[in-house]
Amino acid sequence: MSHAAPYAASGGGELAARVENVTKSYGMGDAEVRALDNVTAGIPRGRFTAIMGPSGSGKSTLMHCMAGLDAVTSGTVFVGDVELSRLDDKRLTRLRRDKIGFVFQAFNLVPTLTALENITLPMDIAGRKPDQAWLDNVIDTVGLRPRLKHRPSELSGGQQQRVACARALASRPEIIFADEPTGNLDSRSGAEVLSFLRSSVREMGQTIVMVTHDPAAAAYADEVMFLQDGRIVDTMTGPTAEKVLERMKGFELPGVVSQ
Ligand SMILES: Nc1ncnc2c1ncn2[C@@H]1O[C@H](COP(=O)(O)OP(=O)(O)OP(=O)(O)O)[C@@H](O)[C@H]1O
Repeated sequence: MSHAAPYAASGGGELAARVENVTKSYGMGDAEVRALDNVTAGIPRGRFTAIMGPSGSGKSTLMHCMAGLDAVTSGTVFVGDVELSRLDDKRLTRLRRDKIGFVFQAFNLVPTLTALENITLPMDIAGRKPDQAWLDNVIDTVGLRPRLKHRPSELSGGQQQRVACARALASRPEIIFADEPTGNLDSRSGAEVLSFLRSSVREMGQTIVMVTHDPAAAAYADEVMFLQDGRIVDTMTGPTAEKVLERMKGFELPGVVSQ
C-alpha cells in the first residue's frame, strides 16, 4: 500500500475520511467568514495525521466538518464510503457513535465513574458489549491497568487523557479526531499521550487526525497538513519539530504563502 499521495481525494479504500471541494461559511453578506475555502483532502487509513496552521485558519472547522459535528456550506464529506450529507440526524448520530472516536482538550470524563467505567461508557450507552481481547489490548497499550478502579480525581492529567484516548479507541472506530489533546498537559504528560496515540496507529492500525498548535506534538504524526485562510497550503511527510516550526514561521511573515 502506497502513501505517496495521501492527500489525493480519490479512491475509497485507503482513505478513512475525505472532503471534496468543501466550503464552510459563517454569517452572511458583509459579515461572511469563509472558514474553509474549497478544501479537498483525504485522511489516509492507519496513519497519524496532524492539522496545523495559524489561529483562525480553519483547523477546528475542518475537523468538525469531517466528523459530522458541523454541516458544510458546499462540497462533500465522506467517512469511509458514507457521504455525511445523505444521512438524516439519526443516522449521522449513529455513524458518529459507531465509526468515530473523539479526544478533546478537556478530558470530559465522568467524575463519579472509575477509569474502566469511563472507558466503556460509550459502548454501555450504545448497548454494545466490548470485545474483551481488544479492550485488554487498549488498556495495556495505554498503560492503565493499575489505575482501572481509580476515579478521574485520583489520576494525573496525563492519565486522565490516556483514559479519554482509551475510551475513544475501545470501540475500534474507523477514525479518531483529537482536538488539541495535549493542550492542557505539561510536556511530560503530553509526550506520554502522544506516544500512546502514535503506538495505537503503529501497533493497532488506528487512524488518527489531530489538530495541534505545537510543532513538537505534530512531530509524532506521520503527516502534517498545513492550513492557512481556510485552504490547505502545504503537507509534510515524516515531520520533525524543527521542520514544522520552520514551516510555521513562514505563516507569520506577511506575503509569504507557499504554493
Ligand atoms: N461559529 C462561528 N461563527 C462565526 N465564525 C466562526 C465560527 N466558528 C469559527 N469561525 C471563524 O472561522 C474561522 C476559522 O475558525 P477555526 O476555529 O476553524 O480556526 P482554527 O484554525 O481552529 O483556530 P484556533 O487555532 O484559534 O483554534 C475563524 O475566522 C473563526 O473566527
